[in-house]
Order: sequence, then C-alpha cells, then structure tokens
Amino acid sequence: MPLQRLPLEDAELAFDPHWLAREDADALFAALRQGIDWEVHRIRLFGREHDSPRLSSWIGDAEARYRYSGALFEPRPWPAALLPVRARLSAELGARFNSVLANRYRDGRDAMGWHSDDEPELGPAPTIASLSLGAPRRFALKHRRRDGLKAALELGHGSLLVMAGPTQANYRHALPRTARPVGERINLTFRAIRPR
Ligand SMILES: O=C(O)CCC(=O)C(=O)O
Ligand SMILES: [Fe+2]
Repeated sequence: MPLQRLPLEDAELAFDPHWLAREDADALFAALRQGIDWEVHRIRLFGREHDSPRLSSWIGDAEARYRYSGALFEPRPWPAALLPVRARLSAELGARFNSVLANRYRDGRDAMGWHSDDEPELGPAPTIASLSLGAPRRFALKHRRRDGLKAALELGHGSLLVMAGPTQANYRHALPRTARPVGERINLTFRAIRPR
C-alpha cells in the first residue's frame, strides 16, 4: 500500500502503516537494537540540562553535524542495515537524506516531549521521514497557534510517517509516556541537514 495523505490543516503528512513488511521490520529492529551504540543524550529544557528519557544515536554522513536541544552532535557512521532503507526512502520520497536520529524507547516511561524539528540546519520546510519499529506507541501533534487543531496516530511496527512542508513550522509533536505495559520501540527520523 502506498503512502496515504493524512488530512490535517496547516500540515503535510503522509502515512503508511506497513511500509516495511513484518519480516523486514523484525530484522531491522534486531540489527539496530544490537548494532547501534545507544547513548543517553543530554537535552536542555527551560535552560537546564537533563538526561533525555530514552536512548539515542545521531547517525549520518560526515558533514551532517547537528545542533539539537542545545548540544552539538557529530554523526556516527551508518550501520549497514540502514543503507537500503535510506536508499528506498530517497527514491520514494525524492528527498536526499544525509542523517537519521535514532531513538529507543525501552518502555512506557521513555518518551519525547513536545517539540518541532525546526533547527536552522533543517531549512524552513523540512521533509522528515519517521520509521517506527517494535511496540506501537501513540504519536501526537498539536498546532502551535490554532487551539483545537490536533491529531494522534498509532505508530506501529514497520510504519512510516512523513512530515513535510509547513508541518514543523505550524505544529509541535510528542511521543507521550504511557502507563500501559509496552515493549521496546525504535524510531528513526531521516533528515537532510545543511551544514552551517
Ligand atoms: O519517536 C517518535 O516517533 C518521535 C521522534 C521525534 O519526534 C524526533 O526524533 O524528533
Ligand atoms: Fe521530532
């Protein structure tokens, strides 16, 4: 099934719940869980440094340095398992991704707070391709200025969500904590970074 446009005013979203076949998603999850050097990134929130509540790795081509939540990240090299995924995304989306932020949510306490991916390195209308593996989690979006404009969707194993155009300028998004018992999840956000 191809990517389906999701109707949400002031956003440009496309979704495919089964972008990766089950077996391919299983294999990629296992390869990344074991093959990435997962770290706890420090993030700045309201002027204070904290450990982020998840494991992360910033991966990319050498030029893809990235300032994220107040810290500068030098990219790690691409794991072999990600190269065919990057090539397929680039071909299907007509976008040239040079980096990916990998996040691993160990259980329902791991999460990501409200933010927009609007760092200057991404440019004004970035195309960000978000591939999810493992346990399904709820992903929420809310408009930055227009009260009541919001959406939520479940990002399951092998699903692809593409956020493009004005989405980051107009919306924040989050991966909320949950008290439900949930298994591990890995999310990959493919990005095109323009070096400063
Ligand atoms: O885990 C997710 O689905 C969200 C990740 C995200 O928003 C990000 O990496 O910027
Ligand atoms: Fe994000």
